[in-house]
Amino acid sequence: MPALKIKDLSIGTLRKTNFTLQSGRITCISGPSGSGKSRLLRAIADLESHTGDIFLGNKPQGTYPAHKWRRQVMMIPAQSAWWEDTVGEHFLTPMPAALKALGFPEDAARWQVNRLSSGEKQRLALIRAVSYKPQVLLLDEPTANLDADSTQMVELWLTGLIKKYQLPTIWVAHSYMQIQRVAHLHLAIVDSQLEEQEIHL
Ligand SMILES: Nc1ncnc2c1ncn2[C@@H]1O[C@H](COP(=O)(O)OP(=O)(O)OP(=O)(O)O)[C@@H](O)[C@H]1O
Repeated sequence: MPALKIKDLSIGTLRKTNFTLQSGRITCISGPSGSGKSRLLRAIADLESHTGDIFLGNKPQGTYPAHKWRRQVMMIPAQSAWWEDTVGEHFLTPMPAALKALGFPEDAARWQVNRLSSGEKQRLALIRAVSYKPQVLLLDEPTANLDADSTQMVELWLTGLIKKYQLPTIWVAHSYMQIQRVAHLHLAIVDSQLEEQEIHL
């Protein structure tokens, strides 16, 4: 997959920032609550207006219709929205292997959405996003609602997928242990700027 380049991007309080998401590499972003991590992801996904330029390969964000950009540069928020009655109706293609990998029984695609726990919703939202075959993943605290076992399943599944399809990825994380497990690059928001941090101290 092509790299995603971010050039002079400003959004909210976050000052002009430049970085590149390389194919198959996970960039973890950390920072205090309210420092602008989610807004940065929303800007990259073209869900909020911003200044600066974003390129997928050599193509600028502005040359894509917003809905096409969002399908390729896919943001998965920590709290997901669901609109159909059953889980499977939200998937572009059936995802039996992914359901199994994330600990769901075979019939989970037929489950009613209104029965889902917050942890189930979070895992199923990841599967839904991947069913659209995105080129870039923007993961906003993908294990925020999960216990240790589910966190491990999600980390294994996501890291395998990112490597297999060479997806450039942002992974917002609060846990330093998780950053050590998954990150190739760690950027922290410090005083309204992104600063590169050591991953293994
Ligand atoms: N559309 C908006 N217009 C103005 N301010 C906003 C908007 N959306 C969010 N904010 C504010 O911008 C700041 C950053 O919000 P953001 O959700 O990006 O934080 P965050 O770093 O992801 O925090 P957390 O770790 O708590 O999720 C917050 O103070 C928030 O209230």
